[in-house]
Amino acid sequence: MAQRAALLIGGVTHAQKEWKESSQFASQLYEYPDGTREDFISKCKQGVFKDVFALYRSNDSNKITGNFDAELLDALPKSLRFICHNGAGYDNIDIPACTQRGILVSSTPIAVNDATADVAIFLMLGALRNITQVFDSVRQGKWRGNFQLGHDPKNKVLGILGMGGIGSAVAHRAKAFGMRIQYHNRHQLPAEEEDGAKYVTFEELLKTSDVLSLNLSLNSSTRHIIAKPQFDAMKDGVIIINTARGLLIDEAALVDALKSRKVWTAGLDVFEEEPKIHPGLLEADNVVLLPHIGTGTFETQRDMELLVLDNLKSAIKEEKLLTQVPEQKKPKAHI
Ligand SMILES: NC(=O)c1ccc[n+]([C@@H]2O[C@H](COP(=O)([O-])OP(=O)(O)OC[C@H]3O[C@@H](n4cnc5c(N)ncnc54)[C@H](O)[C@@H]3O)[C@@H](O)[C@H]2O)c1
Repeated sequence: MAQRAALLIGGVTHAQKEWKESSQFASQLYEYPDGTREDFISKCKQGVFKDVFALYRSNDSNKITGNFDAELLDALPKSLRFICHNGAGYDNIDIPACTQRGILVSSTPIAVNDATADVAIFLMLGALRNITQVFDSVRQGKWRGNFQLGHDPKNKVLGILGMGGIGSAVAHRAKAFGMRIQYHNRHQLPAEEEDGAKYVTFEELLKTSDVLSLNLSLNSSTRHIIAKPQFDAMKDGVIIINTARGLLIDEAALVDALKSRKVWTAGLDVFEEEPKIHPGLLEADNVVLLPHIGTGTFETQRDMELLVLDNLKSAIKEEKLLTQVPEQKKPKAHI
């Protein structure tokens, strides 16, 4: 068999042992723990990562290499066939350019579902109670401060935009709170996967949801899918939850909608220009903010690392990926 080396960009924290064990099937293990995009590209061009067949990268390691765009893909060793990415979102990888170069890409769906859905529910409950005001006042020694009554989730209509892995996990949890679930997806799910949720058009979802949770992926057609015209179409006093990607929402329009109380409150884990947050959001007391910690638990981080390493193993041993990104697979009716 030809030499098949593996390259780790950035680090592995919870599955170090399993990464080292990859030497049982990889001809060599390279590591590029830190550095700059220029240095990485230059090392690639010098042939430092000879025979690399599959590599491990992550959303975290993006700060080392920058986006996996056409420029970077051109510099990667010609032997590279697989990119095993740690992250459910992979908008920092140019998938069409990978496909054109014959490079297959995997991500980490499923492993992220529970932890991210938990954060969506945490944000939703926080937003329903407008919790930021009282969090601030109690710490400032003002007890309840300017406390105002919140809302129960029970009997509210939760609209889910993007009913994939995380969206379905949010729906499952929200049902336990007595919420009525409706969703919009590119295609309606088979009845057994809907679990009682109602499929509606995008316009209907905007018009009739009490709480709107964004759970769709970011791409050129979903960028700013929620902007001023969409806010205008929503119910007065709607609640917005975003654990997917910041660029799905026009943040300036959200700030205006929060100010006018068109949007009563919002709960956000993701932002347009992370780690920068729009000053209007930092000033608003009717928004719950988290610094993109959706998958931030020991258990989920380890599960994600193990899934990437399983993909790496399958790539090197069988030349196929376990969780290849859907854009590179034959279209499935419901994704
Ligand atoms: N906050 C975090 O830490 C965190 C963690 C994991 C994932 N994410 C983000 O959450 C997103 C969803 O993750 P997932 O694992 O559930 O992905 P998924 O691929 O399982 O689901 C995405 C769903 O969005 C739907 N969709 C795509 N375009 C749409 C459109 N224009 N209109 C309606 N629906 C559309 C797809 O059909 C799919 O059902 C990821 O893309 C990622 O960016 C964030």
